[in-house]
Amino acid sequence: MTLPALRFQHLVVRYGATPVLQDLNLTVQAGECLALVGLNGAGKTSLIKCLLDFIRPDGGSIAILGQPHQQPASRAPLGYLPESFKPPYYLKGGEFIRYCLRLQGLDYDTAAVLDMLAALDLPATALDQTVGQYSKGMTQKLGLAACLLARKRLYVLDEPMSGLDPKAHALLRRQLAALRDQGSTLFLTSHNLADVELLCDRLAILHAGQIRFCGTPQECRSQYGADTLEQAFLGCIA
Ligand SMILES: Nc1ncnc2c1ncn2[C@@H]1O[C@H](COP(=O)(O)OP(=O)(O)OP(=O)(O)O)[C@@H](O)[C@H]1O
Repeated sequence: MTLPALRFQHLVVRYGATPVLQDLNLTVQAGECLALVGLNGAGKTSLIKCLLDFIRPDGGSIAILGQPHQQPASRAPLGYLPESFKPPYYLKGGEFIRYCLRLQGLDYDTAAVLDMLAALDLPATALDQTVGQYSKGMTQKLGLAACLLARKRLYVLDEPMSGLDPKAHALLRRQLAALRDQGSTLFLTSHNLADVELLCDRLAILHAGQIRFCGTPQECRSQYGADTLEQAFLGCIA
């Protein structure tokens, strides 16, 4: 039997006395693309920070491909793009990608890097430009390029479309679909339900500290008697 890529069981997270996640359960199957959806402040980034061991949960457990998430080795197959990606401003784009690849024990393959930049519509000249001079969207594309070049089994992407123009947005969706088709698992957060509909096998709706719904977009519409995913989402959190 294939191990789930991620399993959150009875997860509890509090900031001080304020509960954010309360007995949350969620399984991400290997090879699927699952979007975590929820209102601002629902706790999506907090859940991802727990997964990466940036914050300690107050209860429950997380397994990455069957391994407890607190073991650093469990995170080796995982590529991560944070919600607010801020590379060191003084590095050039190429230096940053080289640095990220070296951290993963990978060589800098010029052809693969140029292909990835083209796939995300980031000009090759950005490799020689200091990151501090990048626009917001260029910075996001650099983070995505460095993350996706690591060729991981599992990607955790916190609002990957953030700041992208419509062309880059469409290109990234295509890139993520290709990764999924090649067998990678994608766990992403998104506020864009059109992306969820086009890209994701399933969505999980996080509300009031728990997963209120988890299933396919079609199941979501049908469960809430809605014509659109947006209506279904609103029905779910009502
Ligand atoms: N370090 C912190 N200390 C105290 N409260 C925090 C901290 N980080 C997040 N929170 C609170 O936890 C809740 C969940 O925040 P989180 O960033 O996880 O939400 P989110 O679903 O990712 O939101 P968004 O869609 O706006 O990015 C919010 O109420 C937020 O104010």
